[in-house]
Amino acid sequence: MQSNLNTNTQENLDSSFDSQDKILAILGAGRWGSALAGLARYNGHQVRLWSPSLGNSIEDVVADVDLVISAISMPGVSPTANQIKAIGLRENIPIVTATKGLDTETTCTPSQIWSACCSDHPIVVLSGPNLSKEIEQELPAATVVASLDIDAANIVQQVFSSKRFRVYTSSDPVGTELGGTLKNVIAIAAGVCDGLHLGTNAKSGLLTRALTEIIRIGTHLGGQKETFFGLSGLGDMLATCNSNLSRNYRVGYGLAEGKTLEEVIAEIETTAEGVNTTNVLIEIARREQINVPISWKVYQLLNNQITPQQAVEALMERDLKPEFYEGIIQPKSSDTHQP
Ligand SMILES: NC(=O)C1=CN([C@@H]2O[C@H](COP(=O)(O)OP(=O)(O)OC[C@H]3O[C@@H](n4cnc5c(N)ncnc54)[C@H](O)[C@@H]3O)[C@@H](O)[C@H]2O)C=CC1
Ligand SMILES: O=C(CO)COP(=O)(O)O
Repeated sequence: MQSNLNTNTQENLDSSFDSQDKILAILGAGRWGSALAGLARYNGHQVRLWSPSLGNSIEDVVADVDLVISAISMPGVSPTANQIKAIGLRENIPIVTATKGLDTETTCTPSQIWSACCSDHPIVVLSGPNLSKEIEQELPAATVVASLDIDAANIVQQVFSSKRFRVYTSSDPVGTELGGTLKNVIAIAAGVCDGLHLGTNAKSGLLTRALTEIIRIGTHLGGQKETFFGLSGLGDMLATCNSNLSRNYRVGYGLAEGKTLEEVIAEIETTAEGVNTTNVLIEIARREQINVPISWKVYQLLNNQITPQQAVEALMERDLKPEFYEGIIQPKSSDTHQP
């Protein structure tokens, strides 16, 4: 494997990936785990997939691998990380987390859970505008791999980079992870906006203000501001808020059409993390006193406290303020707290 990507051309990158020199364990064989497996195999790596539904042994799957990748949906992250802790991995091998969610019990991000369970291993976050269906169709896409251990991020960059998947590195795992996680809440709002046919002006206003909200939460929780303008922040928001391939977008769209949350989730079948993330985010916002007006309306909508039309009216009628302001304006209780 080459260590300095900056000096590589795309041609020699592609040829370096022909070697079948890595064995990868991918935990989670759903939409995203399967798409990541396809990208790794395209580069000549050996992939072992594990999920409870496959019924194979997680211990056998992770034995002697060079890299572990978790694409498990949020409820499975903590139990699986604890299983891996009990099994033990080869010394120093990186663990890549590709889950976009927040833990209901602890409000932690997936990388925080993996770091706590496997503190001897470098943790790398993989996140970007990566709708799995397009990746499976071999359409070009870009992503970010972020870690406090930049050598580990470089390894993961090399493993996945190809002419159809362009991988950037970052040293801001928290910001990279939160961008991909928080935009799922906004994708629900965007789906509502389109489902109600509110028009291009409304959607542009919503997404721009939502980015400000994501930055406010994300920087408060330790992410770097510029990360949220990158692929894992704005980039992923654009992908999921504008595509009915996004399940979170489809949740919002379905609610705007008058379906119940249960009906929409049943139609989607696979994971829509934004529903749980909204609930956890509001818990964090209450605890930390963060102003999250758009997420708050999504929360109320998901919890049957308001209709889509009432959410729009409430957002439009909020207190007037400058677009940009220094410091914190105290949140009104109606933005984060009380129904
Ligand atoms: N599908 C996509 O386009 C993308 C998805 N993601 C994220 O990847 C994660 C997984 O998403 P998908 O693969 O689409 O969902 P999915 O519903 O297709 O698959 C979820 C996987 O997690 C496993 N799982 C669920 N609960 C578990 C538990 N308690 N213990 C162990 N394993 C468990 C399931 O067996 C399955 O393999 C989500 O956090 C999602 O936000 C990230 C980028 C793209
Ligand atoms: O995160 C994703 C694309 O980057 C997938 O979005 P959904 O989970 O909304 O389908």
